[in-house]
Amino acid sequence: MRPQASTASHEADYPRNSPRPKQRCPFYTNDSSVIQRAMWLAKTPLDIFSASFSLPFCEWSLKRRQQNGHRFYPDPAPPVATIVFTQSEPLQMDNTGMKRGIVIKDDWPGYSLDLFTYPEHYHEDIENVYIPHGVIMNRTERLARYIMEDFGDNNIMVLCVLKGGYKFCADLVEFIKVFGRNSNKYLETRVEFIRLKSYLNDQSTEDLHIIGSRDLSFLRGKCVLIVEAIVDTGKTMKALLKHVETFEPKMVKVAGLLVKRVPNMAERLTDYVGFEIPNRFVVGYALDYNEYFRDLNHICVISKTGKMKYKVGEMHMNKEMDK
Ligand SMILES: O=P(O)(O)OC[C@H]1O[C@H](OP(=O)(O)OP(=O)(O)O)[C@H](O)[C@@H]1O
Ligand SMILES: Nc1nc2[nH]cnc2c(=O)[nH]1
Repeated sequence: MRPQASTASHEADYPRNSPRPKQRCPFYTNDSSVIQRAMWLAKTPLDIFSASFSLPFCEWSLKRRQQNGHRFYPDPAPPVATIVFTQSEPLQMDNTGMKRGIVIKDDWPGYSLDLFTYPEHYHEDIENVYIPHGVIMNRTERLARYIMEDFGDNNIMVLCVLKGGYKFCADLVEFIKVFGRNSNKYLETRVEFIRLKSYLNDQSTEDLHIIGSRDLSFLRGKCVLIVEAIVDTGKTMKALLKHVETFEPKMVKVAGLLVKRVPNMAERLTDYVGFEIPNRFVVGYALDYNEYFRDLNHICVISKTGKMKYKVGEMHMNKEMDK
C-alpha cells in the first residue's frame, strides 16, 4: 500500500475516498478556494443557504447565503457562507477524465503532418502528430489543478523521472506555481530528479538501471509527486515506487502524462493521467527513440523509416550506462 496522507487542512477537506459525512455538519468560511475544494472532495451536493449556482467543472449545485448583494463566485472577497454537508445521492460525477485521462481510441489516426510545424529533419521519421503540443499543455494545466486540490496545504516534493519526464515535469510545475500565485496559496514546490533507463530501441529490456544516486532520503516525511512521461509495461514505475517507499515519505502520488493501453496495464499506478493511449510507440515532448526525437514538441508515432534509421544494438545501451 502506498502511503496516503490525509490532505485535510479544514473540516471541509475530505480525502477523496473517505466516507461522506452521515449527518449535517455545518462549518463557516468565506474562502472561495476552500469551498471549491470542499465541493470537489465531498462528492455530495453542498448546501449553502439561499442562492444557487453551479461550477463548470462539476455537476453539483451550490446554494449560498447572499449577503449585501455580493456574488459569491468569482467574487475575490466573498461574504461569509455557511456550508452544510448533507447525505445525499452517491456521486454522479464522471471521474473518468481524472482516472484514465483523455482516452485515445485504437483507431485514432493522428493528424496529418502537413497541419503542424515540426523539425524538418524528422519529416520521414514520424507517421503523424498524435497529440499536438497545445493539447498536451492544456491537459497538463488541468492536471495541475487536480494536484493542487489534492495536496491541499502540503508542500509538494516533486520527483521527476529522467530523461523522458523532464518536459512534462517542467510544464506541470510551472502550472502549479501559477495556480498558487493566482489563488494566494503559496505552496513550496521542490523538484528533485532520478534517472531510470530500461528501453533499447522500442523494447523494454530486463535491465532497469537507476543512473546516479539511489539515495532519496530527502523524501522522508514529505508529500511526494512522482512525475513521469509514460507508464507502459509499468515496470519502471513499480520499481521506482518500491524504491521511493523505502524512504518513508508521508504520501506518494504519481502523475503520468501518458498511460499505455497494454495487456495487464498498470492502471492503478498512476493517480493523475494525461492521456490513455493505444499500444503504439510514441516519441516527442522529451520521449525518445535511442535519444532522438526529444526535441520534437508534439507527441508523434514513429514511422518504420524512423525506427530503421535510428536503431542501435545492445552495445550502445551498455555504453550509455557507462556514461
Ligand atoms: O512502463 P515502462 O514499460 O517501464 O516504460 C516507461 C519508461 O520508459 C521510458 O524510459 P526509458 O527507459 O526509455 O529512459 P528515458 O526516460 O531516459 O528515455 C519512459 O521515460 C519511462 O520511464
Ligand atoms: N519514447 C517512448 N518511450 C517509451 N517507454 C515506454 N513506452 C514508450 C513509448 O511509447 N515511447
